[in-house]
Amino acid sequence: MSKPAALLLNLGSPDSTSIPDVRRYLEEFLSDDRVLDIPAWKRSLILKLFILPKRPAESAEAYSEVWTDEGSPLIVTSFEQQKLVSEQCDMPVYLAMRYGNPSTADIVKQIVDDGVTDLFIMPLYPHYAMSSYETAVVAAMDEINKLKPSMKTNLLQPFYQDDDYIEALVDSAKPHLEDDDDLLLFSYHGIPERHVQKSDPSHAHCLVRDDCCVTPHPCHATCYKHQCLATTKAFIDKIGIDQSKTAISFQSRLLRDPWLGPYTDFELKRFGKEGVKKIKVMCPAFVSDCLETLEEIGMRGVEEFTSTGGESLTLVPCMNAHPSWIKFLSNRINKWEQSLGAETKTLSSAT
Ligand SMILES: C=CC1=C(C)c2cc3[nH]c(cc4nc(cc5[nH]c(cc1n2)c(C)c5CCC(=O)O)C(CCC(=O)O)=C4C)c(C)c3C=C
Ligand SMILES: [Fe+2]
Ligand SMILES: [Fe+2]
Repeated sequence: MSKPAALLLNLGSPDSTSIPDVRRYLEEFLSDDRVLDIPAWKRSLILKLFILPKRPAESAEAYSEVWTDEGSPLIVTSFEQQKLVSEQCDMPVYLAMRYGNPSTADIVKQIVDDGVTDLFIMPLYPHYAMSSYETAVVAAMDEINKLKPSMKTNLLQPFYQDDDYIEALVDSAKPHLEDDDDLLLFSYHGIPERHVQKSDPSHAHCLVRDDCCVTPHPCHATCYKHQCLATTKAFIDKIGIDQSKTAISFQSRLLRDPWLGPYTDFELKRFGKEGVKKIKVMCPAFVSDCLETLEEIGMRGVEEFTSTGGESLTLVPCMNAHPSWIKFLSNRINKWEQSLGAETKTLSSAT
């Protein structure tokens, strides 16, 4: 007897804003070799010498600016998404985080103990990056392979230009956009340029050719930059705003390597200086508001923009619990369930 289920995966937050909890979370996060992809000895040296002495206290302060009575915004919203999606599906929908809690290891164990036979793994990232989508999938598969290698799995692909996703993004953002906005900025989480090159299986296209992200190429299946540009274009086309009143940038860089640019903090200061007065910022790399949207853009970004002459910066909320986004997720699960039914019918008619 088959028992299908879906598993939503997101990044995770510290358990609290205490410095020890934030340190534990950062250590787990930055020990991931798909995030800090350098030799293990160098990674632990950098963590010990440069990151863990100061960053936990700084990040703890930032987290306490956005923390809610129920906990981290990312975790609270993810549980709300899980509940709403479950209500629209006939199968259990689980939720796990890559770092922190509820941990991927604990939830996969629960899935196995519950007797699930077929699992739809759903990384809640529209774009492919080794530090987000890939590491979430690998961690879940590692646990499945350890505990129940016979489990059948399917995987939600990066949905960066899927029509239904773009529609959900437009539905959730549109009420926050106004005719007198001077600029709509699409600020994506950045990644080191090295990650983009590593994820290009040809190693001869991404960031090698100047036009790499706009020239059709098979490597776009795993090119974060291409996928961010594609989301932006699809959103602009769908909503019908003037492209000259939009811009794109990348935020949240860490350490000194070159990251994808232009950098959001530099751009916000530049826009202020160049006379842009009213700006809206949306962050499509995140499906749920989190530290990086609420604090980095909604607080620090406002200071950056207004420090050079900008007048108002407003963060456009992520899709969070928007009905169109919940429908996107539940539709994917229900379609997958139908395909399982069709598979069973085909098999039984063949025997
Ligand atoms: C090398 C460092 C990092 C890479 C690469 C990276 C990629 C990446 N991250 C997200 C999504 C999120 N990141 C979040 C927080 C966060 N990210 C990094 C570092 C890298 N991320 C750090 C150190 C932190 C922790 C906070 C801090 O100290 O600044 C979050 C928010 C978590 C929360 O609790 O709210 C998200 C979400 C993506 C999608 C991505 C690659 C595309
Ligand atoms: Fe990050
Ligand atoms: Fe590219």
